[in-house]
Order: sequence, then structure tokens, then C-alpha cells
Amino acid sequence: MGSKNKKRKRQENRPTIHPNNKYSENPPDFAHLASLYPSFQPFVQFSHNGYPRIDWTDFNATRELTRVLLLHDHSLNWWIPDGQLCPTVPNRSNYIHWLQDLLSSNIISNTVSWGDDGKVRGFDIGTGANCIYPLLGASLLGWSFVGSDVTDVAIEWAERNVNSNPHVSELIEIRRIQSNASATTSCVEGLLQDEEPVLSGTEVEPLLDLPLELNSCQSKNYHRPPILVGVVRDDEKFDFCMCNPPFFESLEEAGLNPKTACGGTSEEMVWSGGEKAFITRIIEDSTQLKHNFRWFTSMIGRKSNLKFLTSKLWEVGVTVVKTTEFVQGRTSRWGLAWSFLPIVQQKSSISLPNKNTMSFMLEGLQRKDGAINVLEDVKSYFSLHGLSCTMNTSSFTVDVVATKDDCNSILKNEMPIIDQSTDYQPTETNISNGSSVNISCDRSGLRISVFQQIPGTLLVKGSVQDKNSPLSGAFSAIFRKLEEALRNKFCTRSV
Ligand SMILES: C[S@@+](CC[C@H](N)C(=O)[O-])C[C@H]1O[C@@H](n2cnc3c(N)ncnc32)[C@H](O)[C@@H]1O
Repeated sequence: MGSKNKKRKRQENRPTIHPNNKYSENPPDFAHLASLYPSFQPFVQFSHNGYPRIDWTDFNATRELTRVLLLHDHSLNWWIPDGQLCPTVPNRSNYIHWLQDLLSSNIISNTVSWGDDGKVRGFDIGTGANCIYPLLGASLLGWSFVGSDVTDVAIEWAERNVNSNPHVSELIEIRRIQSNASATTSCVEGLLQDEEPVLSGTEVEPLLDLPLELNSCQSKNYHRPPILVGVVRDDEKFDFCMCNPPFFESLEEAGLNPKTACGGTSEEMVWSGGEKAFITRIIEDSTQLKHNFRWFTSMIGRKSNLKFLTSKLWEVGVTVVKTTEFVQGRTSRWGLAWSFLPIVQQKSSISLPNKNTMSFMLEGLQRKDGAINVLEDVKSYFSLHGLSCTMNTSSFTVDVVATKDDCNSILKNEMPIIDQSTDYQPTETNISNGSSVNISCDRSGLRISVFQQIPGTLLVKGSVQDKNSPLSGAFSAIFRKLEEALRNKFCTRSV
């Protein structure tokens, strides 16, 4: 396959804008917006083939686009002063919709008492002058937020943006973080974020290297104000925290990534140690605040940091890690989420008896527990009952051959790795008396396959080899027992 084809294929396989995102089907239409908002008109030009476009290197153009999108599509009044980080609305909406998915996923326990009103409450770390996440979350989904920040300009403008929108202002609290150390960060206007514009049937500008005005701000004497510990009160409960962290390690590094005029001051863009250090600090804080948040989340700008941070999470004893990729235009970002709450023993997704394939997911596995460990346990599970089974480590399968008596023996007896509290319920269709199986024929095959999904998540599938096997029902019951045994071994963590 030629490299062009490979590239095309890779692009086709990339995740795209979240389906709930307002712009997934209807990208912003610059020409239409310009016809409605005269202040936007001067920023829209038409290319020779008639496509409307804006100059992505013009901060005023990107800011005006964000302003009209927030007004037109979200009824939000919004503004930021020159040089502050200007968010792209479709990109930021993707993060909100991913959080929505996480909260509705029931991966972690919902039984812990959390607030009495059942409303979703989030904490936006570093909300910025733009206050984009609380504004979007409140207007799209009615969520309430605390948005924190360290700089005077961010606090002042976040508050202005909240107060300009009385329909959501009750839902958003802006919280100033006091820096203990002397504020010695340097001030640079016009640092550019490595963030690419979205869009649409509209033309995307080529990426340009822009001159940076780094002034004389070479100080590395960054202050280290708190992030969550010391900011979140003991009695506060949040469904999630979110963060678009300062990505860059230094002003120099920030200067290497000029792509668009999205603004961004040093306080917004730079943290000594970059996003890796910033998110590591959130992880450390999360170990102290594990009972204050259901989910901790952060955006990540560099895929290379995802591995390091995921390992760090397993080290500190989280129960689950989730990752996602946010793609918009040619820009990718990653989402990282974790929790310390018990993961829910997911309802078995095993198909009904008589169906020949069944599956379940094992989530929240520790780093040391890979597909091979699970596969070995599958083999032991059956071998310990004296069943004939073959493990194939290339295809990650275990083939089991069982008779009616073998099945009865497994379903009647406790296995060394079976959880004692198994709640297997015999059904009238496949079980005749108590836990024994009414099986009329003799021998049949079951293949168990283990697939790696994302780090920490495996898919286990069972397929009955003979489509008409009368042991299908028994295999289904045994598969459920296997699921329980594996969950008890691999997915149970103390919190
Ligand atoms: C990349 S900006 C994100 C702004 C906005 N959330 C967005 O997505 O456009 C990072 C923000 O984190 C803030 N920040 C830096 N250190 C912080 C801390 N310790 N606690 C809270 N915010 C902090 C910066 O002032 C800046 O506003």
C-alpha cells in the first residue's frame, strides 16, 4: 500500500468529532454567521473557489469567531481581553460531551451518597479568562461548576463572562487560588497555543510560523500555587474535575509551536515541567481527595505523556483509567480520566442461553495484568476441573472441550478461583434442578478469546464451537462463572 493510501486510511480510522457535538453534522458556516453578525463580516474572506475563510493567524478574527459562535449557538455573551487564550468552541465541546459519556457510563459506583439534588457538579481547574468549560457545561447540560484560576486577569474576566450570562450565572462560581509563593511569572502576550482551528466546509488555513514576542521573560522562577488540595473544601463533592493544563515546559518550547493566533499568556501556557508535571500534581492531589470527586480528568496535549501518566495512576491505586482521543481538524488531544471509587461489577453482557457467542469486559486492570495473565487464568480455571484445554498464546485463545458431566461438575462445585459469593441463578430453560445442568449429549467445544482494548481494559469472548450444541446453555452459565472469577481476581481493588 502506498504511503498516501496508508495516510488516507489512518485518517479515515481516526476518531472524529463527538456525535453529540452541535458541530458534528453542522460545522460553523462563516458566510452565514457573517451575514447575521456585521462585526464578524470584516474577518471573512472568500477564496477563489468561493469558500468563506478567516485568517487563523489574526487573533481578532479567532476571538470574534468564538464570540459569535457562543452567541449564536449557545446564547452566551462572551469576551476576552487581547492576548488571552482564545478557545475554539467545537474543540472544547468535545471534552464536555466525553464527560457526559463518562458520567452516564455507570463504570463506577453510584451508590455512594453524593449531594442531595442529583445535579451534576464539576470543577474546572484553570478556567481561564475565557471560562469556556463552565459556560458550555452550564448552557448545554445545566451542570454547575467551580472554575478556579490563579491570575487576576483570568479571575476578573471569568467573572465578567459569568455575570454577562444571567441564565447560567447561578450555576458557576469562580474561585481565586492564592499563590503562596511570590508571583514571579513573566508576562508574555501573544504566545501561541498548539491548537488548530476546526472546521468545516470552510477552508482551513495552512499552518504558519509566527513571530513570537518573548520580550525579556526568561525567568524560570515559576510559582507553584495549589491546584486541588487546599482549594477544594473537605465537605465539597464533585462529579468530576476537568482541566486544560498549561502544556508547555518553557516559554521557548511554547515558541516552537506557533500554529494559530489563539493567544495565550505565559501563565496560561507554561508550567515548569509542562503538562506532565501539572497533571502529575493533579494525580497526587487526587489521592488525597479521592472521596471528593467521582472522576478526575484532564486533557493531554502530547500522546507521549499518556503512557507515563497512566502508569502513575496505577501506581497510586486508582480503580479505573479511561482515555480518549479528541480530534478536530488536524489537531489531536487526549482525555485521561480516573477514579478511586469501586468499579461496578458490570451486568453480565453474556448472551442468553442457546446463543453461541458471549462476551464481557474486564476494566480497571493493573498494569501488570495483561491479556496473557488473564488467558493463563482462563486455562487454570478449566484445567483445575480436569477439563481438556489448549492455550494458544499467538491467537490469545483457550480451547476447552467439555462433557455434560464436566459442565455439571463446574456448575455444582466451587472452584479454587471462583468467588464464594457467586450469584449464579439457574434458569428454567437450561437448568433442571438446583445448580446441575440438564444436558443430553456428550462432548462439545468452547473457545475463550482475550482481546486487549485500551490499557487496563480487556474483552473476553466465548464462542461455542458447535452451533447446535446442546451444551450451549451450560457453557453460557459456565462463562458467567468464569466472568465472576476473573472479575474477583483482576478487577477488585480496595479504595
Ligand atoms: C491552557 S489554560 C486553559 C484555559 C481554559 N480552561 C481553556 O481551556 O481555554 C490553563 C489555565 O490554568 C491556569 N492555572 C495555572 N496554574 C493554575 C493552578 N495552580 N490552579 C488553577 N489554575 C491554574 C492558568 O492561569 C490558565 O488560565
